[in-house]
Amino acid sequence: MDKRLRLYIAATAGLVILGGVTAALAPLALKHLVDAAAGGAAVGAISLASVMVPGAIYVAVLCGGRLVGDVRPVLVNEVEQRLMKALRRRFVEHVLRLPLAGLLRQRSGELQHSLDLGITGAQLLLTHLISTCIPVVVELAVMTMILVQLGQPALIVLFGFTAVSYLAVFAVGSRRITRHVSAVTDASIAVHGKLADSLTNVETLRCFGAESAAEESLARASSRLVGAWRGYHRVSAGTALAATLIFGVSLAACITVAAEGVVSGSLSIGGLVLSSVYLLQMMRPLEIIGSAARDLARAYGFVQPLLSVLREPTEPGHNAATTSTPGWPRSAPSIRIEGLTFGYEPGRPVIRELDLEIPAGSTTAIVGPSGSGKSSLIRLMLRLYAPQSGRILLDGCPIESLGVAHLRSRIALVPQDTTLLHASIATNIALGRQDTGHADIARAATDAQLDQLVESLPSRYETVVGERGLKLSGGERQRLAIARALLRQSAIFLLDEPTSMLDSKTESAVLQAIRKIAANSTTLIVAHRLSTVMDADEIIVLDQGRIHERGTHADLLATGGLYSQLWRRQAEGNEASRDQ
Ligand SMILES: Nc1ncnc2c1ncn2[C@@H]1O[C@H](COP(=O)(O)OP(=O)(O)OP(=O)(O)O)[C@@H](O)[C@H]1O
Repeated sequence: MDKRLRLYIAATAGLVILGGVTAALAPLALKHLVDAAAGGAAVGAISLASVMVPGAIYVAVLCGGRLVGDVRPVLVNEVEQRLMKALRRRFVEHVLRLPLAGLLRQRSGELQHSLDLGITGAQLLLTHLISTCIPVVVELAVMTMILVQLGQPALIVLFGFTAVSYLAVFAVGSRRITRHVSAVTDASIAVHGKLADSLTNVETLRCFGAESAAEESLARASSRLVGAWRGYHRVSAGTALAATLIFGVSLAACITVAAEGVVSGSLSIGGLVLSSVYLLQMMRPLEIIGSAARDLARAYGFVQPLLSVLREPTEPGHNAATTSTPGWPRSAPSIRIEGLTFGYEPGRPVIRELDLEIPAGSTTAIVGPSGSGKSSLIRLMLRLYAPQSGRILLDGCPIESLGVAHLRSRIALVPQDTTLLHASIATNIALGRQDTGHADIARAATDAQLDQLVESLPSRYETVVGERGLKLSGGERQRLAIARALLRQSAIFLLDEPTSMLDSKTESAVLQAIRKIAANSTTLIVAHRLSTVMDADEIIVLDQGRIHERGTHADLLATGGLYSQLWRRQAEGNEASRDQ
């Protein structure tokens, strides 16, 4: 917590307590004013000054209270906004470091709504704590002290009874309300998740005529939300009715007790005024505490999804002790994979006891049928997932011993599916390298054959690519991803089908640029189009998570195994498409 925030909190707490004290002291000042005036019932029996002094004190206390009330929202807002800013930042920091396996189980709309609800809940909690609970507790404490001074035990008992039974009603109500709020929160998150899912996939839904299925699914989720809110409001109204009944009875009893005190002479006229004002004044704080309890129960329910996200453990390797290993790895490390076994789900291994040695500075291609585990191997290299057994070593050093941020900063990736940020082309190319100059960005774009496209756009490098980069074609997105990787000039290049969407002319130009820039790096390239990888130092053919065969292009063709079959099939396909 920064020093300024602590100062704001201290100043706010001071004002809050002062507000509670002045609210309780104002009726006492009024009592003294009334008693001073009533003491001179006969004309001329009292001086003007003896009435004006308590009058001035009454005015000062009232005005002081109002002043405090006027200034307080400014400080409260400052505290609230600063705390919300910190909470938002903490949430995003945490979510960006959560393990992918858990993240993929949730819709992004659900996560976003958890944050929105959590912020609303935290704001409600803070507002009630600062503006309601603390001032009211202070006010009630000062009132109790003054009532004790007044020497009216019956009134004190009655006030105590009213307070306890009122709070008991709200304690029971709050527990029931919390249950209903959980139902509202879950239903609301589901609605937002479905809504975000539909909006993200609007093109797919349209193309497959699935709009009405999406609408019905959303309508069902919305109906559950309507039902959940109905339950919440019914319980809320029931609690409020019970509280009103208690107040009605207590008010009548308090007025009777106070009137008896005046009749018996144990209470002055000022005391009568004080107790009747306190009766009304005490109802207000208790009422506020009551509605605050309702809101606090609601707020507690709202912050639960956010807290459960924050409680989820982040992926390992983010702690300071492992985040940096200066000078490592050298420009092109060797990669050794030892007995690697991995699966996304228990009992369904995707990579099985894989052993592989990739010499420093070499280019190794991974090919094989769809689903054979090629992309999964790339994800394990980036530590997006952890293997069930085995390990990956860079220059003999297990990647688990490095901080994930440090490891990833030494790797340039071209992923199979490129999604871009809703930002400019320049920002997307320089992702993770914010301090890169325009000349370097433009050079990377030229090497990735993206420069012609950029020059044709009115805003050039400042053109915003749309959400997930949907304003660009698949091939353009892929070239942008290649430019991004080329810019990083990393020790390791991981290329997952880097040219699958490019025509053969663009592909050969891009591959040439990659080869040039990756000359001082260790490169792992995954590809289906075998012509892309025929020049690799070694080609690994994966099948069902195991190495089926390995060797150079010529070796593998000579062996006549799976690779040569795949090569022949692709060559026949190419010939057939040329003939057409
Ligand atoms: N996040 C995930 N959760 C569960 N299973 C997954 C996940 N990602 C991939 N798989 C499964 O793991 C297996 C291997 O996937 P992987 O993406 O590594 O294959 P691949 O060889 O790269 O395939 P392709 O050539 O089609 O890209 C597949 O059966 C796939 O369905």
